[in-house]
Amino acid sequence: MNIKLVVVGKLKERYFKQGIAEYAKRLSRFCKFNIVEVPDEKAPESLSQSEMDQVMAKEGAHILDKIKEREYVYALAILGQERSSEEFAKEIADLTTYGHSDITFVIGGSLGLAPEVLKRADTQISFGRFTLPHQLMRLVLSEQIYRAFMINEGSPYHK
Ligand SMILES: C[S@@+](CC[C@H](N)C(=O)[O-])C[C@H]1O[C@@H](n2cnc3c(N)ncnc32)[C@H](O)[C@@H]1O
Repeated sequence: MNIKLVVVGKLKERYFKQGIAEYAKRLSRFCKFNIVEVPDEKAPESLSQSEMDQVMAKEGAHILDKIKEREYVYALAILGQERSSEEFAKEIADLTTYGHSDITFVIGGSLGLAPEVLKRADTQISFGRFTLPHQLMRLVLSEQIYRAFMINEGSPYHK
């Protein structure tokens, strides 16, 4: 199985890099785990709504360039659907059973994801109503993907 994260912006902090590298290493037992970064557009605080829409649209176009038709896409969105870790693990197992071997997760930039990206997504997933910084979201998502594989394996990692 191929799991890809398409994310806006670069990882800057060393502690995030180390955390994600750890989960990427653990995940290598279960899947090909790949992170694709697309550039973030400059978004000063003074932008008008239409300028913000343009920033999101540009980032969205870069994101969509990285997604192939066969990929099953999760958009990470605060207003998406919440799941438990167990429900998420079952979803991943079901996707595999039904022949989806390419699963992609998309994390937006500071302004969020463009409507075009949300439209392309097969589903929207929320980690609750808190707004998490995109770098931290990447780490939390990596851990939850790892947790899903551990749940599906029946490992005591998930209690
Ligand atoms: C700093 S947040 C963007 C905040 C923006 N105001 C919004 O509403 O999307 C950056 C990205 O992290 C992801 N994200 C942050 N918190 C999230 C949450 N609680 N659930 C799902 N995704 C989240 C989303 O992909 C979001 O586009």
